[in-house]
Amino acid sequence: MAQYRIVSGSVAVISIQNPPVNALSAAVREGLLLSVRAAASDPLVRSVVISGHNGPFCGGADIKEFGNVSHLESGPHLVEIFESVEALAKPVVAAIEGFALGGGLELALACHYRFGHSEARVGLPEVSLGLLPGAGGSQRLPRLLGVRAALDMIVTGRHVAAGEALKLGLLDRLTDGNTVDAAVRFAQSAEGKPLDDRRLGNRPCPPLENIDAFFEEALIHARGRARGAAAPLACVQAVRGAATLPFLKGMELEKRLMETLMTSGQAQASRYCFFTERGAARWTTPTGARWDTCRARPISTAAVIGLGTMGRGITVALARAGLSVVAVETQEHQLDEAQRAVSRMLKGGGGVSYSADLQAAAGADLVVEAVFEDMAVKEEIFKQLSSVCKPGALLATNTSSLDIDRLASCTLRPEQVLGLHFFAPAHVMRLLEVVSGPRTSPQTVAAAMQLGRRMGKVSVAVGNCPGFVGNRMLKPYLEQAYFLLEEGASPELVDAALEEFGFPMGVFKMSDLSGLDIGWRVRKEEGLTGPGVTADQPMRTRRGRRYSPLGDLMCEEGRYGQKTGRGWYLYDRPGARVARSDPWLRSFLEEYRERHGLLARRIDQQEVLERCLYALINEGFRVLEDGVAASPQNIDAIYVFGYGWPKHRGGPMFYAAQVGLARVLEGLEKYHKAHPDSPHLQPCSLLRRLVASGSPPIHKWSEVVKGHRSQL
Ligand SMILES: CCCCCCC/C=C/C(=O)SCCNC(=O)CCNC(=O)[C@H](O)C(C)(C)COP(=O)(O)OP(=O)(O)OC[C@H]1O[C@@H](n2cnc3c(N)ncnc32)[C@H](O)[C@@H]1OP(=O)(O)O
Repeated sequence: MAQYRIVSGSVAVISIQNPPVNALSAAVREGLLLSVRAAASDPLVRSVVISGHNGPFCGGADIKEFGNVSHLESGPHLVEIFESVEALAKPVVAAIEGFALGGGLELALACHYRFGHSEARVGLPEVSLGLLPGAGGSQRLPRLLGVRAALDMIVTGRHVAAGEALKLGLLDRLTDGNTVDAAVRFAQSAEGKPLDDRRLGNRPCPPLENIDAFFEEALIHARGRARGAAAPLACVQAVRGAATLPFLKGMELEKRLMETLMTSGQAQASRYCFFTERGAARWTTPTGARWDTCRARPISTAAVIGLGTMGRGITVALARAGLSVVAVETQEHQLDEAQRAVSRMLKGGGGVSYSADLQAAAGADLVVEAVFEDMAVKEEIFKQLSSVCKPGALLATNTSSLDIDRLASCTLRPEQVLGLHFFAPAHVMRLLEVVSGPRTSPQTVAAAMQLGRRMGKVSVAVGNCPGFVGNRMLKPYLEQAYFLLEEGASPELVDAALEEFGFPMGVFKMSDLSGLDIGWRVRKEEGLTGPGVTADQPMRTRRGRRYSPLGDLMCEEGRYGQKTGRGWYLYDRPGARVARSDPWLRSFLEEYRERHGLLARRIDQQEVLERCLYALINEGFRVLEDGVAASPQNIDAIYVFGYGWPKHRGGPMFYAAQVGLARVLEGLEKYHKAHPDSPHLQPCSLLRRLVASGSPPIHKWSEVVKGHRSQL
């Protein structure tokens, strides 16, 4: 797991060998320590180069070992190995190709010199795993870069490109050629030179003025951005230790903080998200097709139909992935405006051509329809595309809730029709729901999943149902939020509870941002409001269930959210972002309650969280039961990467497991008893069966789901 060879007569080259990312598993740690000792004791060896085998230097500690204390504790500890590297009396050079991340960069920091390939990147991303750089990184990096730059890297976890790393002083030299060869030549030139100053553990941290004030401010800043995550705050504390304590004392502090984080539920949740993101690529379909048995036809040209906000973002995402894109908009004035907007986003043309004619889509391998949410309009477009497009071209819709099967049946190629549900802004948001109907072919799904990866998306294969997975689960969440307003809560109270939980934005601020009119249009299509509803129908009941018309009433008042400057909050002007409480809304809610004989009661944050989140989770279990999502991990990936669910809470299904399924069930039963007219609060049978079978861990839920009719 660590190759050892002598080159040029005096240089020991130690190569970490653990594909695909050369993670520091127990076997690698063992091999590394043995190699370092061999180099130390061999009188012929006068310098050492450490590199990664077959490309990448090192992706850090082996994350798979983190969940298992016995794995973590077997083999030598990273801190011990890095101490031996730093203490070596012969110059040690890190030869960094690909990436040096986490423990990989910490290893490089223990070396006396760092050589990088010009395309390499380095970083300490432990914070996104709910951890801190716990193998000396929090102590050595500030000593090398100074507190400011080190704190920024450690708290954000960002990857730093080689050029920037050179400027920061993190890398000593760059090469465009063979990194190991260059490092070997350099190591030889350093043989016999003094090393004391090269050992970062020996150096003091560069001084910083007003150190206490600096760290107080850093802590406030980190707390503001952390949304309840503990790791960023621990990172600040550890760097403060580097700035104020001798090295060994700082290392003790790092260890204490790391031990607390490592065993926390937050680290467990963040780790789960890491594997969930990657697991989504291993998709399955009901026909038995799988990611590893299905060949995807390559897609190199695409057409986007409709250049509103979504269409523009999709065009940019496809062009950035290297596709040649034709962007089609039949409204001439919108076409000009879209062309300017897309060029701005792409900073130039970027392989995009424009047309007002649907015929321009004829040669595309993939067409993405992104016109507004109107079934009749979409049906007409799919009919035309079916005859215009070349045989074999995939026809996708970006609908967020409409029926894919209905669109497929308008074409002569239903097996090539699918949903590509992008999230706004489409060129920024990581999530892509790849929606297949019963007739969508496995090759179509494979091609879409592969394209998603090229666009840098977390693509999740889901089945077809109203709202697919994400929006289907959002509906009960929103509904409970409206009900809470009726019962006495304010938008501020509901939003504060959800933001404290870790969402970047509460539900009402989110509605204002996305526009209240979107849901209004969908409810009109569904016949829940608008002209189809007769005057004799009770206002707060639809189809025998409780219904809140609050959102409809807001829209009737012209309050669409940020775009109109008024929604659940007040904004300085249309399009402004800063939400302020609106006295009008308070009177509006009071009048509404009075009109409907509703008595406002005191609602606390716990009830807000339980009502909103348990209703959403309950729908997640229904999604699993119906087979619309293949696994709870897929649902969690959708929520973390598309809906702002905090990573340190793992996703809704992981959260349910962490809270305890029995407790979630009990909560739902309690609230359903209090609100029997709200079926979303009625615990679903899968949740009951899981609790009855002893609440198995999340990776075993599929065994209980089995036997159910599944679309996936
Ligand atoms: C008290 C105890 C003290 C312990 C001290 C420990 C101190 C050190 C801590 C750490 O180092 S934590 C780890 C820090 N490193 C990272 O966070 C990097 C994570 N990896 C990535 O960001 C990416 O994988 C990559 C390295 C940039 C490569 O990206 P790429 O897109 O090329 O490949 P992926 O699909 O992401 O990954 C391929 C494959 O490899 C698995 N994997 C990646 N990194 C690790 C890792 N560090 N450990 C174990 N496995 C890793 C990944 O899951 C993929 O596998 P599959 O899912 O396909 O099976």
